[in-house]
Amino acid sequence: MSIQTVHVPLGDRAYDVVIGRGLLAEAPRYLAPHLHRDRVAILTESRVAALHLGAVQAGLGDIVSSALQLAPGEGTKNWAGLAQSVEWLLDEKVERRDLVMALGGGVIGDLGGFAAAVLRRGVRFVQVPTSLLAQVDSSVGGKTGINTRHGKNLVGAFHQPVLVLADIDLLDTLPRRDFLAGYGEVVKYGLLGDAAFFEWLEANGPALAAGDHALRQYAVHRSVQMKADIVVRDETEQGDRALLNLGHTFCHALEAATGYSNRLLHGEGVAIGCALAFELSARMGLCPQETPSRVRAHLRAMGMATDLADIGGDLPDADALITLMGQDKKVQDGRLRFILARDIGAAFVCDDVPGDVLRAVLDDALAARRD
Ligand SMILES: NC(=O)c1ccc[n+]([C@@H]2O[C@H](COP(=O)([O-])OP(=O)(O)OC[C@H]3O[C@@H](n4cnc5c(N)ncnc54)[C@H](O)[C@@H]3O)[C@@H](O)[C@H]2O)c1
Ligand SMILES: O=C(O)C(=O)C[C@@H](O)[C@H](O)[C@H](O)COP(=O)(O)O
Ligand SMILES: [Zn+2]
Repeated sequence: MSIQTVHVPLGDRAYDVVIGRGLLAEAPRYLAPHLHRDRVAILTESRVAALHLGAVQAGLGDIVSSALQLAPGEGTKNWAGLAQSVEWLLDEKVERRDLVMALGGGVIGDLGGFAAAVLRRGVRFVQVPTSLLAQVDSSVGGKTGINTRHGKNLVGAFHQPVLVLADIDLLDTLPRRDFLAGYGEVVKYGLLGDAAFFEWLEANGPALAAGDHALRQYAVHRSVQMKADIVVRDETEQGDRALLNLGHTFCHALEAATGYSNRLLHGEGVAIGCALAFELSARMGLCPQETPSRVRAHLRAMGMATDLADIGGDLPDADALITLMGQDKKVQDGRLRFILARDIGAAFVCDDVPGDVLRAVLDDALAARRD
């Protein structure tokens, strides 16, 4: 499959998402229009660096690069990780017209993008997403930020990259657990707005996960195209962009409850959150009663977590989870808002979810952990 480009037309913040194999060997060609001098500061983490930093730096040819290797994992996406990144960029004397490269999964993309956003009040950055999740979702759309003790992504900025290079070959080294977590966000696109894509995933998901490059590229391209279309309509989430948050009110509360740890990866929380959002939709009589089972069946067929019962260790009770949801950025006038669905591919924003139905969905899901 040849190289594909999704253009994100955001006026003076427009950029291309380039998707394909072997892209990093060609990096100077893609970077050239964005360079004022032949220099790039790379923010990455040690796991990705051990596998790919050498090849990335070699591929840069005459472009001089230096790199900061942060600790891998969600635990780095916080104030300390931000301070470390920004101080290093200042040590490196990165100037306003220079380019920062975020080389890694969603953690590095979100953190590196935010560091670039606040450095000297805004330096341009390029996303080089190395995980499936980052290629289909986090590298596109300009949401950058960090977690705080109050919750997920609560401090951040909209800061669009100037370029995204999604090299499909990088996914070959991704551990299966991380690949499937990223697949949670891929399924989300089908569920929120494209029933035909969900059907395609039901048919092709297993081969895609097994390593088929053409199928992977199709899924990345379709996801990025869907995300770009939504972001262009509503860059700063005043309305429609919230659809991309399907499953996330549940997910973010669960990530907070599990301490942003290996117990629950973001994409795993998204898959469980999507299943719960469809359950809630069915209980409110908004979508057919059999739809939540179909959603779960596909996730199960892929070997993914679908229920609270799949999360190891203790979880807080329903009331405590609902309290955690109170910090969600979609909250308006103190009311929770959820992304619910009338069917697969037909999501919408709902601000009148009855508290007792929400509590019942969570109580039942928590009770199933004890069975
Ligand atoms: N900004 C957005 O729009 C957006 C969208 C979705 C998710 N996110 C954020 O993204 C983060 C999750 O991203 P993630 O799942 O990529 O997590 P991650 O960055 O922690 O990467 C997942 C794991 O895969 C490893 N890894 C990454 N690329 C690899 C490769 N090519 N080969 C081998 N190992 C590799 C990492 O070391 C890590 O252990 C969360 O913080 C989430 O909130 C942001
Ligand atoms: O890009 C968006 O908009 C999304 O909601 C994509 C989500 O997958 C992503 O996890 C995002 O970071 C969540 O946004 P938040 O505003 O709820 O923190
Ligand atoms: Zn997400």
